[in-house]
Amino acid sequence: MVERLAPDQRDAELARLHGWKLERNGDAIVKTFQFKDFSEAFAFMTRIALAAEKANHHPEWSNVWNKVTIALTTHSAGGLTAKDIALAAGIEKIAAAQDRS
Ligand SMILES: C[C@H](O)[C@H](O)[C@H]1CNC2=NC(N)=NC(=O)C2=N1
Repeated sequence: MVERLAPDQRDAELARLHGWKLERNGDAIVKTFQFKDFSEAFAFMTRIALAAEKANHHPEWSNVWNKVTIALTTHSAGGLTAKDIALAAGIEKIAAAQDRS
């Protein structure tokens, strides 16, 4: 079982991610991504879904037209773990490959 990150570890990891904010008393990280249109937003979600399924680690998310809001937390650990950091890094790579304008 994967362990929650200690607060100092968590803050160090967070400093290397762009735009992710701590929420839920430090137990989740959240970011909203904006795209050109719905098609780009949904393509982004599809790519994340495939990566999430492969890693067996899944986002909490919502979509409103060209925006996707994502929260990452590890349910089994009741907080933030290395799995969330890894998924956030993967999401950043996927986002960089899409049309945000
Ligand atoms: C049974 C299955 O492996 C678990 O429910 C996995 C699936 N995806 C998951 N995703 C997240 N974010 N946290 C979990 O604890 C988790 N657990």
